[in-house]
Amino acid sequence: MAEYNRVSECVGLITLRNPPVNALSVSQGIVHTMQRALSDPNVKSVVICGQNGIFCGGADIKEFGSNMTGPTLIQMIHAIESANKPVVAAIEGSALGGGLELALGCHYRIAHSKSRLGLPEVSLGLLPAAGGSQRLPRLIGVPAALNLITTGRHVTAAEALQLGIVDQVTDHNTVDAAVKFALSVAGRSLDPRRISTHPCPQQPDLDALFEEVMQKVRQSARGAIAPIACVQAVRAAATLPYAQGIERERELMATLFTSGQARALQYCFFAERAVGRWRMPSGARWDTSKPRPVQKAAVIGLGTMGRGITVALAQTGLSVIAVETQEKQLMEAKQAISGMLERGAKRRGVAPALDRVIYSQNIQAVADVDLVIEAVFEDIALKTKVFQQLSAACKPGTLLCTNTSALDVDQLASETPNPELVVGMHFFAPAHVMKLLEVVYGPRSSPQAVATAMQLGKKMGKASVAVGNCRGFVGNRMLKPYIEEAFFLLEEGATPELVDQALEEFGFPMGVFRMSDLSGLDVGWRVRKGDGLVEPGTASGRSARIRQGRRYSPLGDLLCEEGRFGQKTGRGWYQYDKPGSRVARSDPWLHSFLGAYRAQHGLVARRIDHQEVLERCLYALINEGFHILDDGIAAGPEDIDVIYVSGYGWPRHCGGPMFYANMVGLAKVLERLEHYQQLHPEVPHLQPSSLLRRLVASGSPPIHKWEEAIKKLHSQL
Ligand SMILES: CCC/C=C/C(=O)SCCNC(=O)CCNC(=O)[C@H](O)C(C)(C)COP(=O)([O-])OP(=O)([O-])OC[C@H]1O[C@@H](n2cnc3c(N)ncnc32)[C@H](O)[C@@H]1OP(=O)([O-])[O-]
Repeated sequence: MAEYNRVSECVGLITLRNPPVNALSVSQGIVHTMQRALSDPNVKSVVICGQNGIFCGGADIKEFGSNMTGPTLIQMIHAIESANKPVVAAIEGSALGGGLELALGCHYRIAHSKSRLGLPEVSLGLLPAAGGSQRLPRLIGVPAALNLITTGRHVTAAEALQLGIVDQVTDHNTVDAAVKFALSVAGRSLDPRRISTHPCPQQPDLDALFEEVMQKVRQSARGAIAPIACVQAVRAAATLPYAQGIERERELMATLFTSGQARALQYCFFAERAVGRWRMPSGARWDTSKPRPVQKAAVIGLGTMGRGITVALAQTGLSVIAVETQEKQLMEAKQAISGMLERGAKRRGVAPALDRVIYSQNIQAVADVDLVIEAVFEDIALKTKVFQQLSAACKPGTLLCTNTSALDVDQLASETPNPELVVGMHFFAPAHVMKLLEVVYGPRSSPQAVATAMQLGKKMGKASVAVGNCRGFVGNRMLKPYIEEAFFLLEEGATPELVDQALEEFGFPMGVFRMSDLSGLDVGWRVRKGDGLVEPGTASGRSARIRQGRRYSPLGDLLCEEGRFGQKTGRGWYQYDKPGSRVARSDPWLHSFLGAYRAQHGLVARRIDHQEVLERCLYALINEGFHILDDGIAAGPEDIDVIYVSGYGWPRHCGGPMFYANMVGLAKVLERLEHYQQLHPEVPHLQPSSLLRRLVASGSPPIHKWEEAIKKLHSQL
């Protein structure tokens, strides 16, 4: 897995070979090739590079389940650092995790200008435990090392040079530059180049710095343990001799390595890649469906969503026709989009893509685009009309996408002469920022249409997940029982504060009620009205809380009737200093309103604890996830988990709802659902899904075996 050659007569060239990213495997022959280079009297210096334009993507994450690779890596890196001939890392593509740690063990580092470097172990629930947490602070100082190690962010070669991580950046052939460099440093003293022998650069008031960073990390970690261990490891580098620091690094790593959080985060890493290998129930798949090229796109409707989508498309490098029929709104949108493009470009240090967007009031302007994303108001009649106009205006073969969060994609498709060209692209607001994209296919969507939308989503940097068409698709469909349970808990005695606190401690950035205040209570109210669920008035008693044959809580409707729409009106489940303000404060009015409501409906408040909040909200959501898998709306649990982690704030270190269910134990989830269902028989979403029952009956297979088990269970039906 490592190849050895002699080049320029006296340079030993070690090439890492382990496609696709030259991950460091325990069996790797680096030590062996290094020994060859060191024992060859003709070799004066050594260069380490990676094949296929990538230095090294780090330790092999796939091996983590079976082997602890840490000590082997540490020994290997130590052997490199203590070599008596200069070793130069030639960094192309990526040097990440163990890859960068390996480079830090080298005496010099030469990087290509397009390469990226980082210690992303924290995002896998780990820390840089091949000496990285001890060498990086010694090389670049404690504050910069803390930033890189606790965030896991990748830096460009230019930033790496500025920080002092690399010695030289080249625009040319990196291996050639490294060989030249290696020849120039042959024979020089290596002592000053052995990072582990340096003390950390002096830092005034170290205690205060660590306290401040720890506080910040605890706040943003939302319960994740790895960022905290990362701070502790860097503290060891700053305060202990190297040998003791390494020992501390090892101890901290040992606690992380086998943790559930590390397993969850590593699962997320692979799940995010797995969703790109989409497949449809028809048998169509990612590897047999060729996407169409998309160079020019159009966005119809320039409200909040349309503006964000336009920005995201332009930033991806596409030409965009942005259509809004009302002149005033078009002008406002143009100003807003230009502003977003300018701010985004400033952040990324590039020129704004203003001239990629052409604005028009006329839908005919879409005549020569390859793909249209319709983002008009959520009204089926309006969307149908727009789709009919688009079908007439576009050139043959143009893909028609609808950005809807709730409407029926199949119905829209059936209104066009070419339903195979129609898919849903469910973006999340703000669309140029949020990572998630649900690509919704109907029974008539062609595999090529799905492939094209998925490829465009990937280009836009979105976590794109292909899902079947149903009410709410995957994300919102699962959110419904979660929100309903939160409402029921209020009726039974909880407060918004209690429910939100439990969910935020679990790791959501916001609980149900703070989230509802942010997005606006009127949104759900409109949907419930559309569903015929809202009955104005003050009916009381149990029957007033049963609608369409199931338990219903009118609490949200009652707040809307009071004009309490959330942050935008300054009142909702909480109160705010003024409309638009973001700081939620407990509202005594709301508490007495809840008291009066319970009295009116004959409900007696009881004490509700965090565990019940979590079980009822989360297990109801997970249960819906099992229904979705059973219905074939999502191809596998990874699809659901990626949707929840990238779009709904599910804490990544808990892996997503389905992974979480697997961790908790399917039998336990089933038992708790049965328990709550018995207490609340009028709540259908607490009725355990038959798939969950069948999985438990078949011995609760681990999550990576669910798909196989589901197929088997379906074939037995
Ligand atoms: C113990 C001591 C301490 C050390 C700890 C570590 O080093 S922890 C590690 C710290 N390192 C990291 O966290 C870096 C993680 N990796 C990355 O960030 C990116 O993969 C990349 C930037 C290297 C390349 O991006 P890109 O968009 O060009 O490509 P892509 O992302 O699509 O990946 C292509 C394929 O390679 C696979 N694969 C990738 N890396 C690993 C790996 N380390 N292992 C195994 N497999 C890996 C990936 O699954 C995918 O497989 P698939 O789906 O085709 O079967």
